[in-house]
Amino acid sequence: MSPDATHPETVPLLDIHEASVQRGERLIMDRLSLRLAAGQHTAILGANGSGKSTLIRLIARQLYPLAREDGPPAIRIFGRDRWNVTELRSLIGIVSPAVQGDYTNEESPLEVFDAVVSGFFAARGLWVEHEVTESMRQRASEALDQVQASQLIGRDMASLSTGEARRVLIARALVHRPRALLLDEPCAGLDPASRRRFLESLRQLAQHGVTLLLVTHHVEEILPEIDHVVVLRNGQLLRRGSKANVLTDEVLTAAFDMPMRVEQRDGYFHARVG
Ligand SMILES: Nc1ncnc2c1ncn2[C@@H]1O[C@H](COP(=O)(O)OP(=O)(O)OP(=O)(O)O)[C@@H](O)[C@H]1O
Repeated sequence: MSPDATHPETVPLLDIHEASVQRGERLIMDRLSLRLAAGQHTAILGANGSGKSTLIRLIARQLYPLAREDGPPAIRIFGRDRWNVTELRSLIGIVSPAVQGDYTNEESPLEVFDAVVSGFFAARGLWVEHEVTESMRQRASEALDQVQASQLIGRDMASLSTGEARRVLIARALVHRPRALLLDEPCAGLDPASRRRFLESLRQLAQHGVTLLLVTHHVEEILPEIDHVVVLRNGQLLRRGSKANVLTDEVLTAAFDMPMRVEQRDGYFHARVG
């Protein structure tokens, strides 16, 4: 099926229909169905091993669902079930700790601005065959500004703190003006103050037209702008809906297999064991 070119906003960002994933003998995703509307900021929450990375890898085309003979395609992104990965990456930017490790490798130095502008070529850094235009430079500068990381230009990626490197990689994803950003554990490795500052800069993006898909096991990281929450458990959908309906003691207790208490303060939710 092809996307509706005249009304792209009516085509779901993601439409998963009974997708199952098997690794070895195990079914690690079991007939998961999930639809995310275009423009719908969403948090994907779940305990360790609940299937969050499996879902990200399905979206990123790093993993494929089990084939089946009939019914609609198991996974459609912006209405299409076939994608060239480079094209898909320009529409959904993905930033994860795994990607970050690749860009901050000390053995292979990479300057911050080059890391961002090379996003246009889906490459790690610039090579002689890459023709960087003035508009690409301009866009890379704007993207660094958007995440308050312009002051890092000139630094080697390996010299940056975890939070700084993450901002640069978000800028790299933003050069394409993606419709969505998929952020996998975006606050991993950040101290509480850096975490709050980082979340505030994500709020700016969410308020300026970038749809956020935030994957986390921390309820505290769900931004006030995100009102749609999907909870996974054992490779299945446990619950989805508005924050008020999903972030409850009952749902989180089931999600984490432990009594949980949820509170709301300053637009954020907080969960504790108890
Ligand atoms: N290659 C594999 N072979 C066997 N089992 C796997 C494989 N990859 C993932 N799994 C299993 O699938 C389940 C879901 O894993 P997944 O990595 O998607 O969870 P997660 O929610 O991302 O967890 P975490 O929060 O710890 O990163 C886990 O039980 C995991 O052990």
